[in-house]
Amino acid sequence: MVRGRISRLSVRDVRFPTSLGGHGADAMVSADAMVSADAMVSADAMVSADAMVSADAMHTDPDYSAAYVVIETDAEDGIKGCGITFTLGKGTEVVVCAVNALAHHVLNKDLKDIVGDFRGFYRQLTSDGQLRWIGPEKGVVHLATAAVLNAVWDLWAKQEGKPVWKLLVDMDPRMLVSCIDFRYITDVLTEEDALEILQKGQIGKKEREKQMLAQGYPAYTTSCAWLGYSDDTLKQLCAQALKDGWTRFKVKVGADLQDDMRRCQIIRDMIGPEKTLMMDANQRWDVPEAVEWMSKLAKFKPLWIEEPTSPDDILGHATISKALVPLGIGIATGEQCHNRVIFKQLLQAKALQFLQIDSCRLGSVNENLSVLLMAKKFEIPVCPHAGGVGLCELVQHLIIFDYISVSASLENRVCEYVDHLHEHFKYPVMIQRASYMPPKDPGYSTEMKEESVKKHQYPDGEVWKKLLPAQEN
Ligand SMILES: C[C@H](O)[C@@H](O)[C@@H](O)[C@H](O)C(=O)O
Ligand SMILES: [Mg+2]
Repeated sequence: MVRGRISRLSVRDVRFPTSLGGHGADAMVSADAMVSADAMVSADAMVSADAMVSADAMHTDPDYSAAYVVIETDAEDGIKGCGITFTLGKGTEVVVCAVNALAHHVLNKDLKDIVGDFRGFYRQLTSDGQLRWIGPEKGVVHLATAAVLNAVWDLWAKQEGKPVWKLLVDMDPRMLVSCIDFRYITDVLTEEDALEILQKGQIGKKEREKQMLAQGYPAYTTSCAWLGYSDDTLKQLCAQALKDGWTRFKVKVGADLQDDMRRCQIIRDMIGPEKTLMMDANQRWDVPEAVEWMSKLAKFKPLWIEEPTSPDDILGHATISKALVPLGIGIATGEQCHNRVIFKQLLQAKALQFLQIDSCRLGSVNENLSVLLMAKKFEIPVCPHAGGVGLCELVQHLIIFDYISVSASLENRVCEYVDHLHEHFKYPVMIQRASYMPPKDPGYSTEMKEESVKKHQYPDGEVWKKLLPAQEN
């Protein structure tokens, strides 16, 4: 039973100095240096010899960060809801401001009333008469919406004593549909369509849940082949990943064609012709350039090219897709897709073959539900974006639900995994045999260890106090 009135909302700016080791850069990440932020602070030589950051990289120096929201209620159970949205360091303070600007919509509300009319509540947050001008449903204000709503879902699931995926799986289809705002998407998905999909999804649900609990959801790794790795590091990481049972690998491309050719050859030689290779260009190319470049990389048989161009260029993606699908290469995109409307158009325009939802860019579970259902209608596989800080923790819930209750298929489906910063979460992801094992703890796996939050709070946490004076010099 849901209970309590939201009595407090706090939001903190939590940053991990991942840029010190090049972690997460589209240019370079050293897995040798995949040490905790604490270790990085004390290690002077933390940037490995092969840590070269290309000037061409899109995200050269990410400090994986989060606006971390905690909501409390006046109920006696003391249960708190935790929510995050993901950022790259600078600008987290802007998201924090936006969360504070939204807070009045949440404070003093009964949780029962929020979840009893979740569509209405979503609409209220996303359609604030003044704040929507700095969106609507995109950019900073939408990231803030995600953080707040992620906290509400965590609170709800904790009160129900279930992980979010299980809360969703057990929820009546009508209730699920009542969480979704269908505004702007009824030309492709009506409430009736959604209900029909979810009702069909009830068939065989029990078996699929059992299967997930036993085998987990298949994952791929992005940790081996960031740009800027020396060939030796690439080989070493690849060998280790193969030993650990990984069968799907993503490589960053796009800075230098000759370099890409060499690295793709190495990785293909290492993994063999059967294992899956994906490529990620992080928005680097213009449309004709994307086609030309990928035609040259086609011989390495990538399953997809991710973010070949601007994430806003729907028709550009369609053009690239038309040129590359005959070569056996699909287009994947979504980590910077603003909202369900853009996803709708990407689907309508046949601009993508793999849809990458993101748990912190879209408006939480509510908006992701609508995208999962649209993808099902178009029969496009969903392969979530994860990594960063906390993205794996959250998105596993959505994709496990998708398999059990919506898609009922694992064909061509795989969820991203990146191996860092999990140690800062109270309920970190569990990977077994290269698969996400369904979380068992109640909630959305969003809760961070208080000690980690305190240490990494920006700019006053211990980690940043040590780093900032050094950086100013
Ligand atoms: C800046 C980030 O680390 C990105 O490079 C990352 O999200 C990447 O696009 C991915 O697909 O994992
Ligand atoms: Mg990517």
